[in-house]
Amino acid sequence: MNIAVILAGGSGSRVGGDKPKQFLRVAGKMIIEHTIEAFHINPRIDEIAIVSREDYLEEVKEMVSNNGYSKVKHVLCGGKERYHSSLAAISTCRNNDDRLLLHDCVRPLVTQRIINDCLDALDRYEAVDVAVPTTDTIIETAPDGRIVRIPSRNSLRNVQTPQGFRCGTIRRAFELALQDPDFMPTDDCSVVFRYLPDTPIFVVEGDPMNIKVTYRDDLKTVEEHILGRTR
Ligand SMILES: Nc1ccn([C@@H]2O[C@H](COP(=O)(O)OP(=O)(O)OP(=O)(O)O)[C@@H](O)[C@H]2O)c(=O)n1
Ligand SMILES: C[C@](O)(CO)[C@H](O)COP(=O)(O)O
Repeated sequence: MNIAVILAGGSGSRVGGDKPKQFLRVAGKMIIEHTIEAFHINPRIDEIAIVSREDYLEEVKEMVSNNGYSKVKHVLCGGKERYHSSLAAISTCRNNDDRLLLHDCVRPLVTQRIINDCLDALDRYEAVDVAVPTTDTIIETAPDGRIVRIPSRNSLRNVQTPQGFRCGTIRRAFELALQDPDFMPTDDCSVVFRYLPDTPIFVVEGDPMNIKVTYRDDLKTVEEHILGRTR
């Protein structure tokens, strides 16, 4: 079974506005609707789970019903940190062989090519990331602001989502991670990377347009891209 998980539990303080950014309207629909549709229209996706903020659960359920998103089988309550929201979805997975694609709700421009490449890679790997080559030079700084390292750009990648896993693998990685008092991941692949170091993680080529809506101007970029696609 191929299950897409839409992580929609954040607040998006940098975008501002009276609603979390995933509920803002762009090109006629809420960002969360564009994102769900990317997975809903893919014939290889069997089920979708949405992880929402508690105060938006009813709105999400109503939106799912109004749109007839029949693949959505779970609308779950997320947690304080992103990884709490990932865990809420992982804990509903019944079969260790199921494939989970964990995706940021605020990446509505994810492509069918990326989704399909992740599913294909999960035939061969237990964990799959999505990334694009870094175009800026990246520096590492010390607390006093001085540069301490300039890694070679050739091997650096910017990480996107979805990130795919066999359910048993990501569950085991989280079980180990939760025993670590310093555990504070910013994505799901880093949980496997750190706590199951013998598990290879394959990297699928991402897309520069698969942006994470972070700032207000990103809404314009998403709108122009969606309108350009439908013209
Ligand atoms: N506890 C959380 C935090 C985040 N997310 C999800 O992770 C992505 C990013 O969330 P958000 O915190 O809103 O994005 P940031 O850009 O990090 O927001 P901010 O501007 O507040 O830093 C979104 O798909 C969001 O719904 C989640 O499911 N549960
Ligand atoms: C998972 C992610 O999109 C990879 O780049 C990113 O780490 C999510 O960060 P956020 O601050 O939770 O949006």
